[in-house]
Amino acid sequence: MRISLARALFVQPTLLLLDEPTNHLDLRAVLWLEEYLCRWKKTLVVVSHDRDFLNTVCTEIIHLHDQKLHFYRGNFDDFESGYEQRRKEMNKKFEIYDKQVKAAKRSGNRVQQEKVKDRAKSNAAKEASKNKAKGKVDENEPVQEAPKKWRDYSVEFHFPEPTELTPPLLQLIEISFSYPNRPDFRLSNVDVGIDMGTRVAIVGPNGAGKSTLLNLLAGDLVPTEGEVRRSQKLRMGRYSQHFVDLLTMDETPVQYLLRLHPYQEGLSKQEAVRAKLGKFGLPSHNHLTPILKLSGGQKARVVFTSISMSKPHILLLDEPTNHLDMQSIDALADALDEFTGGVVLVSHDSRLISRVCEDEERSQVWVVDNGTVITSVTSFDDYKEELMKEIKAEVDE
Ligand SMILES: Nc1ncnc2c1ncn2[C@@H]1O[C@H](COP(=O)(O)OP(=O)(O)OP(=O)(O)O)[C@@H](O)[C@H]1O
Repeated sequence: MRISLARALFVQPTLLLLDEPTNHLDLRAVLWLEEYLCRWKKTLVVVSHDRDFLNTVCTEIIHLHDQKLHFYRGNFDDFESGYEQRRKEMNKKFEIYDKQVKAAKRSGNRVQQEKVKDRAKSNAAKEASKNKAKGKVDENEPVQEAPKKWRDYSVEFHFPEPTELTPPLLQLIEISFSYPNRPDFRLSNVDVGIDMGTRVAIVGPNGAGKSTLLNLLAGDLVPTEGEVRRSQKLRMGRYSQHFVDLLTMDETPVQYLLRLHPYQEGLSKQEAVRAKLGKFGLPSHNHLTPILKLSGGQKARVVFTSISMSKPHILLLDEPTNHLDMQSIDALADALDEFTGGVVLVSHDSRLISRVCEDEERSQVWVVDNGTVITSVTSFDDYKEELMKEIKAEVDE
């Protein structure tokens, strides 16, 4: 990702097109790119689900809704308030129109019914031309269309309340680790712990060892030195691209989840699983299609549903936002907020980290760098501020 970005920026194009540029960058690189693009004088068109990135870099937002493009001036926050206002207005218009149509239908008068429809279309046309004259940006607003109900997409993530366990849940005590075939990489003097309610953001440059640290916490890697203490009844929910790739591709999401979690309450196990998949945002027509045919984001939802069904005490999440849209990232942040177990998060999405580490009392930032893990950083905001100072100086040069 860094190489292709560097190539794109190096040629100084008049039009720069970026598709999800932050996905495989570390936080520092994302902040550097934001700073660089803020000073970019030429045109930039970017597709991204990173809210902070869009807020910092963009001056206009194009939203694809109901198979049409809608234009908004301003950054992402401006878009959100504009969108909300528009949604309310459209739904109000629809309610009035719907009432009139129903009343005309009840009267049985066909001419009256057509009149209501024609009047709605002509009002829409008038409004569109008025907006155009005022220079309002949404020039693609369909004309001559009767009001429609605003179709909103909603998704709700939820991780169940974990059973109580006596602390400590998980501790790495003075551990060291190196891969057998990689004498150039080593993590040493790592001394960290997680309990119920703990919120940890793991940050650090690409290749520093963040995923390695998560694998050590999960027990997939065994330290070469030091001690691991793990509560016997501890259940961990893990998310990473690796787990998405491990899904059994010829099974349907329902078959997959029922095989992993056969004990379901309710009359129909299948319906119970489908209800959960639906909440995690997987459309119902995808519940019974082979996983192979699902998109990356849809597969991610199957993994999240499975994590939730395993009732974990600790969530270990490695770059969970890469395949999620913005509503789902917000839904994930809400779910992590209400989750009473421990959360360990590796992410380059500063908004998600800020939300997870909102409560400074129970939050920690672990910086993986130079072969060790630094836990003395006071807060994510402080860490980000320090990074920003360095980056600004770099970009100034
Ligand atoms: N299975 C493995 N065998 C050998 N070396 C590995 C293995 N997995 C990772 N590494 C190496 O260990 C180092 C740390 O990798 P790791 O994936 O933990 O870093 P990271 O901080 O998560 O990186 P990124 O931000 O790019 O995801 C890298 O140099 C990587 O090449």
